[in-house]
Amino acid sequence: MSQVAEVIVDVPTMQTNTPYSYLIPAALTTPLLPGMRVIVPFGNGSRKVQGFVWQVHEQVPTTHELKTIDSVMDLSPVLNKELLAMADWLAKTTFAFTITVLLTMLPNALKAAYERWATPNSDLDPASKKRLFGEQEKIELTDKLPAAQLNELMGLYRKHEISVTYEVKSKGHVKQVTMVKPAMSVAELQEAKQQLRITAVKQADLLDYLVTQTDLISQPALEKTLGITSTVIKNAAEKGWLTRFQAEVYRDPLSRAVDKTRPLHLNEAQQKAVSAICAATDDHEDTTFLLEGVTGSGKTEVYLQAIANALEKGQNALMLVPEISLTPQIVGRVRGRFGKQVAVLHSGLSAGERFDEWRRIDRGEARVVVGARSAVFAPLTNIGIIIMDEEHEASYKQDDNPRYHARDVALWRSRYHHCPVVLGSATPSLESRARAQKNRYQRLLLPTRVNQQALPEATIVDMTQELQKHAESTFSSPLMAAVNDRLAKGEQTLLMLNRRGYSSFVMCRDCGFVLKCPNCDISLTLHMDSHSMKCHYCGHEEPIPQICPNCHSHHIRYYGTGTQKVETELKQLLPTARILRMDVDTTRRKGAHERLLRQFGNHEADILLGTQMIAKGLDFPDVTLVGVLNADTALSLPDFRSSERTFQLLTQVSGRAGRAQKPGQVFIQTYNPEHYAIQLAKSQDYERFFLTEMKLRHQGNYPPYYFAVKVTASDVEERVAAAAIHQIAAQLQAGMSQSAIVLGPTPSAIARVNKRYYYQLVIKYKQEPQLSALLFNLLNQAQKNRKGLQIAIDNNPMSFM
Ligand SMILES: Nc1ncnc2c1ncn2[C@@H]1O[C@H](COP(=O)(O)OP(=O)(O)OP(=O)(O)O)[C@@H](O)[C@H]1O
Ligand SMILES: [Zn+2]
Ligand SMILES: [Zn+2]
Repeated sequence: MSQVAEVIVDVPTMQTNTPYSYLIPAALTTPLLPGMRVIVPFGNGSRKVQGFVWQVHEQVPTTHELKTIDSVMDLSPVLNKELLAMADWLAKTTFAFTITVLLTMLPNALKAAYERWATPNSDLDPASKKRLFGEQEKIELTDKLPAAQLNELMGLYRKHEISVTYEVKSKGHVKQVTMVKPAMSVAELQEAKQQLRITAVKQADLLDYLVTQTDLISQPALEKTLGITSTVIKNAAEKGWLTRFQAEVYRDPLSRAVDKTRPLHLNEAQQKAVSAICAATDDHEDTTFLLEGVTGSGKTEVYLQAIANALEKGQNALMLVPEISLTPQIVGRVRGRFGKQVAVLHSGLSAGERFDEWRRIDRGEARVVVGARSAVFAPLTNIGIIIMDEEHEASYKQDDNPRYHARDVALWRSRYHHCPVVLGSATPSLESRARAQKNRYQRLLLPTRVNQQALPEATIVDMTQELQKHAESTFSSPLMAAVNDRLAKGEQTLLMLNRRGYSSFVMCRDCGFVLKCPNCDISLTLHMDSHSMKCHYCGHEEPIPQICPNCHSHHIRYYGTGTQKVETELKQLLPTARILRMDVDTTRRKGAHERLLRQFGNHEADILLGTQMIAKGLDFPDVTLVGVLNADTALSLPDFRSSERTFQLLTQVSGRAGRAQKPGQVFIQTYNPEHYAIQLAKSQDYERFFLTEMKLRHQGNYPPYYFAVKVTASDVEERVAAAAIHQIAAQLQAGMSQSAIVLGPTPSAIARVNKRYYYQLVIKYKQEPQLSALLFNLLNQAQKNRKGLQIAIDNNPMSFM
């Protein structure tokens, strides 16, 4: 009896969590294993798609005929047993399709590239054939072909005069290089040298080199070392002196060398934390630790020593950091300690670099993985410790399918590997802190700074009063006085402009017209560098208007304060100060972020002006002043987490000041000086914030007291989206208990994005055993019913907006 493979196929419009059955070709020489990629025929006709083998079993009699697997793309599985089990769990808990989860776990290089090729049929007239195909047997159908040619080909396809076939290719390319090694014995090589003409200097050099060669060397490196051309090496190969062969090399994303560091002598609190974590690693306990340490308390050193312990015990380590490209300092520290054993995974890598780092992990060559959100899927085996730095960061949650939180995946892996997880933060998320309260997590405290200094002293500046004193300025007088003081002392300043929920836009002073995106319900943002107006949601771009499109007035004004505008103002106020600006515009190019931080670290600037990206992780000893230009832009967002976000951001950025010998100072400019999030950030009182906020969450029936699910329906037609969400609301309500609370349905905060209308509802509940099945039902229905309508389900959403 033949074998059958259950395959999860990659067909975007036909998603289901049920695998399809395929016969395994008898001619297959290596066994087919779960986790291998295959190419299978799908649907009618010649369509080929990529799929992942989910299970293999003996054929059972069926009524319908099974198709056969076309070909196998891998010699060994790209997804191991753990990752397959994880995919199954993740699909169920995030209401995603298994294929979406599998594709999220793998580097892009392992995803399929689909190609369409046209071949002439026998009844295609020779003239057309010659014109369209020339001497070629087939041509690839891409959007690069001229539209007229493409149209003609599609017409012929409909008349069956040409055929179209699909090919599936793996995108990943292994980088190869030519290596050189001696092919003769020392005596033979020396003999060859004797035979040389006296003028053949280069050849003599090469023979000398080959006689003493110990390590393998690549041909380009050899040419460079000896200053010879490739012809010399080619001739040498022909004479049989050396052989050349292809070897695989890794693209190294970390071009800069990092200084080696040694473990620091720990203080008492650090020592206690490290001991507890190491004991859990050694005893194979899946304990979750919440490492709560004030800013500058030396959490990183705790992580590094816990990782070192795992490595000593022969185990591997996974360390997650938020948006790694934003925290090059952290990566440098891990590499400084563990060198080449470290692999780095983040979105700033090219596809090739990412693929190579992934393979180094897969082959067990890298034993420490540092990476952003998706690194939680690294194919690391035998994990002895998992660390999640800045565990409260929103970027750990993916806001697209599958809508997973890296923390949940980390906890799942900890149970799988029987190893501890360390969640570290100066401002833990309310969820994690609440779990520690209930002893589900074990709390570890680093209550003081390593330098024995107090946390920086913070001053709240009431901007409503400042406005009355002097005309519109981004900078209050106390903050300016402090900046001037630092300039005089040669110390450094960080200035943060909070951009969340905020943008610079264009408004007509005569009629109040605001330029909006034609595709989305949101105003366009002014970008001075490209001299254009851009939509941050769909990418729409248009010129800056000179006259009002509505009333033709010339009184167009720019509102809001972008970093560029602040920089200009700052330069006018402080003509001698050296200012670096860090925002999306100045960090777009690869490595730009790192370069700016290096310049600042080298004292090439006095002031670093930036967006939220300067709030986290930076550790510069000479920064003694932090200024927050606008503390409250996030407070005005209608969301249950807005206070938490504001408190976290202010505490984090304040913590950048006074981290070494000199004391730090912080100024927080705000229009809400009495707000508890701002007051408690001033005193850096996390405990009081936690208790205050928990009380409010309790009163409002919000997480962590309630679970929440957000359901969104979107369609190009507004009434379709609205009707769908109302129907969903009715359907869910019928299946849930009385105690569940439904917010909405309402239009989403941004009701139209990219020409689609969004409607949503949020369910808050304590216990609803039926809910999961109800939601999956919705998803499957939506899949079947309408092409345009999309349903998105966000379990434990980061915001209700
Ligand atoms: N035991 C120690 N002895 C001396 N210096 C230390 C020790 N532990 C940490 N440090 C130093 O103290 C500084 C602050 O540590 P680190 O950056 O790890 O703090 P953190 O808790 O991660 O802070 P944040 O949350 O603000 O990023 C670093 O420069 C680090 O090298
Ligand atoms: Zn106008
Ligand atoms: Zn738009």
